[in-house]
Amino acid sequence: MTGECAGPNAGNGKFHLAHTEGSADFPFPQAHSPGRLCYPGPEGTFTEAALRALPGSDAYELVPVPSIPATLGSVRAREAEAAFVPIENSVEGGVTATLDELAAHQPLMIRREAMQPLTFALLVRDGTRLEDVKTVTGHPAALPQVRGWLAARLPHAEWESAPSTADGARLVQEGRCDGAFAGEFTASRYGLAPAARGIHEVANAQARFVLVGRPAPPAPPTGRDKTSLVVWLDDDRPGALLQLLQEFSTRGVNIVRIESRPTGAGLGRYSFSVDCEGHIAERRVGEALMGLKRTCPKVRFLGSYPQHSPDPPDGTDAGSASHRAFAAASAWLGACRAGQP
Ligand SMILES: O=C(O)C(=O)Cc1ccccc1
Repeated sequence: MTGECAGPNAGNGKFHLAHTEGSADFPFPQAHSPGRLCYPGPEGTFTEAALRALPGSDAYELVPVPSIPATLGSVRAREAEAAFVPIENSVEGGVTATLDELAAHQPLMIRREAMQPLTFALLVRDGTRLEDVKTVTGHPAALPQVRGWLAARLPHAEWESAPSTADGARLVQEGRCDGAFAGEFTASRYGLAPAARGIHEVANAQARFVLVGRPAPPAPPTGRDKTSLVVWLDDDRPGALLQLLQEFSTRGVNIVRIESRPTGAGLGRYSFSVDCEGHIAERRVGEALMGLKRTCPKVRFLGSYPQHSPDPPDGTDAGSASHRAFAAASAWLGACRAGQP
């Protein structure tokens, strides 16, 4: 199956909807044996937990790398088949290091997304009582989830940010901090024990992660897909953002995330990181992308991949309803063209 592709990664303008070599779960051509999936470390983070939960990841060597840019860089350098990185969380929004790295340098493509619940435990050294905890640490993304609990239970504790939840646990292990907010699963890896569990301000808070590889044909549409893009606007043209939105809305394509990021070219210069429902192989998504390509100075296609969300009961989701409406309108147009209005 082939289709038209308007994105800059389209090569000759055609893409083939077939799996490349490798397993159906991870269609990455493997330069290493076993294949390598890298992630921002250290071990014991939410990121590692989400990666281990991803079906098929157990066939790969999972390699912790010091930072998000270095993780994505190792895929560009062919040191790993793919990278698994956080891209947003429902409490704090986008992970800017990931958004900016995907927008810059050589193109990469998202192959899959995954979610991980963000519920925290307070991890302490064995024998530490809650009233002994004077200093606490964690990844900055933990703070909005634990702030209320801290105010109620440890109002005088001092907070110190750590690069990751696992780095926080290590600070506690080394005796440099009394308590770390991390996943409960982190405790055993650092010889710690949970002094409190299930800490969260917002129920159902989640982090979203993406599996990213070098450019390759997207997996075939599943009927519940997502497409990610970065779009640069002509900042001096009034209505440029409205036009971007209209490329989607007039075709009934639902935007599920849009975030502006500074381009670095000066104040007021932004790119937009966009996720929409649908697959580039679908006509209306392809047409929306073509519309953007015609009217915007630069568009980067970041991939079409299956949506993580569990299937809703048949026919109840807005995505498939608008898909059916577009298909019906398209059939009607065909009939008009055939002289059978
Ligand atoms: O620090 C961690 O455990 C990470 O994996 C980074 C992170 C933290 C919070 C949400 C998503 C990712």
